[in-house]
Amino acid sequence: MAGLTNLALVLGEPNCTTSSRFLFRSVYHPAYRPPRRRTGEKVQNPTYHPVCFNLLCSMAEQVEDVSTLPLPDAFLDFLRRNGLDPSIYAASHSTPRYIRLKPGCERHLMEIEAEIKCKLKEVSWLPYFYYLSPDVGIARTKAYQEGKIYGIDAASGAAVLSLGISPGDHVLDLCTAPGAKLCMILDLLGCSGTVTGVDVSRHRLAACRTMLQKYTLGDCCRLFVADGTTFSLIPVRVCLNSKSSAAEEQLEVYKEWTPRRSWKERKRAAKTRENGASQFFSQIQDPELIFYGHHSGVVGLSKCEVYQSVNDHELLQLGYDKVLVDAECTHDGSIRHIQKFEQWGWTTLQRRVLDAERTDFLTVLQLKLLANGFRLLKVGGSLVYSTCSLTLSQNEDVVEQFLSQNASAELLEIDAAQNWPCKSARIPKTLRFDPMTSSTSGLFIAKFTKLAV
Ligand SMILES: C[S@@+](CC[C@H](N)C(=O)[O-])C[C@H]1O[C@@H](n2cnc3c(N)ncnc32)[C@H](O)[C@@H]1O
Repeated sequence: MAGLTNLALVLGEPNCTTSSRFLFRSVYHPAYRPPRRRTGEKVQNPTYHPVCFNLLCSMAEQVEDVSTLPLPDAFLDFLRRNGLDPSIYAASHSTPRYIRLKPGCERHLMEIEAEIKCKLKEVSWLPYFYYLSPDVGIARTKAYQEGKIYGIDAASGAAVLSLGISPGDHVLDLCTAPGAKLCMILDLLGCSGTVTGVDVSRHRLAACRTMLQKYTLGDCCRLFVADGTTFSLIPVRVCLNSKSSAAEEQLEVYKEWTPRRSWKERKRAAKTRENGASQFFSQIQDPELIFYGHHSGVVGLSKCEVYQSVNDHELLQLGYDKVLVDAECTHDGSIRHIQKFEQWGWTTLQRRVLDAERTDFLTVLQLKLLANGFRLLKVGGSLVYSTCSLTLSQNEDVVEQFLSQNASAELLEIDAAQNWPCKSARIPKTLRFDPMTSSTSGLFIAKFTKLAV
């Protein structure tokens, strides 16, 4: 508390109030945005003298070191019920931040270090990953803006590596936004294969699209706003033969993607959204294509070809090579996420994390996402199911239920995990990254393959 009071004094605020915490955090973490003001609440805009910056950073670090979160009883109960240790939520300073260097940018490392004024330490167990000191902001750096580095937790990187992506793979990322794992998948694929990103949230997927464009990573990617529990479109490789026929038959085909849609196209898209399905899309449910790269396979195809679906039997051959189901969850494994409820209000946590109806809804959703992701996987392909929850109900219980309902599903050992700082979970072959021992955000990972039965 002493650190916080001193900091408040530097800021000209004698009382150590919640608002002073917001003030220093907005300096300390450049990416931090203060919560929206409630009506009538007065928040003054602080002005900072640049010389204070370093002092503020080091003081803020001290404050973070000594801070403990006043976790509400309901959350403590939730943790107890799930056998989780509450002390992990008081230890934000011990969970480092990570960045991934875009492959091919190794030669720029010294330049990047000079720009962020900090030596980057490599993560020994994860290629292209570096620890980032908590007081180093990257959002405004040239390296970040040019897409040479991006922020992604090391455990998330491990989930992507678990997929075992090979050049030429057709990958489905069923809950893709905001897209950190999608970026890494695209990085690993290079310029071969395709990635189909799906998310039910339009605004989150739009942010994901912006990120792909900024990092120039979207060449092999297409993005659909769609419900991952019913999404049914196959990878574009199976449409390639019909490419020329579409052109020959002079059907309306997808041209190069342009962020500026014509008035006619925007009107048609809005109408499609309004009606659920336009005449043109009447044969499909409601996936909306909001981005496609030059080599995503979409350019030159007719809409019927992109939106063709096949039956479950055909999917066994024509499905995706790799599927990632990074399912929506309570996010309780993300310490930083839980800490944000200090500002958002613990009642919001009650509603979003602890509410029994919400958690029941989530476990049903997770099972449905996993089942549909698996349906879209071809025989011999691999699927990774991950959540950033540490609870049994959203992880092991979902996996057990899924296995009991899918005879062709088999759990796979994650070979790459031998040197990872994770633990075996309750079910053999499944893994848990735990903030206390892994120095990463919490993550559960299970890998499956599809057998020919
Ligand atoms: C844990 S986040 C995914 C994080 C992402 N994979 C990444 O690495 O940045 C879960 C995502 O699932 C999405 N989601 C929730 N329900 C969904 C559904 N029924 N179908 C598809 N996406 C869904 C949410 O909008 C959210 O963006």
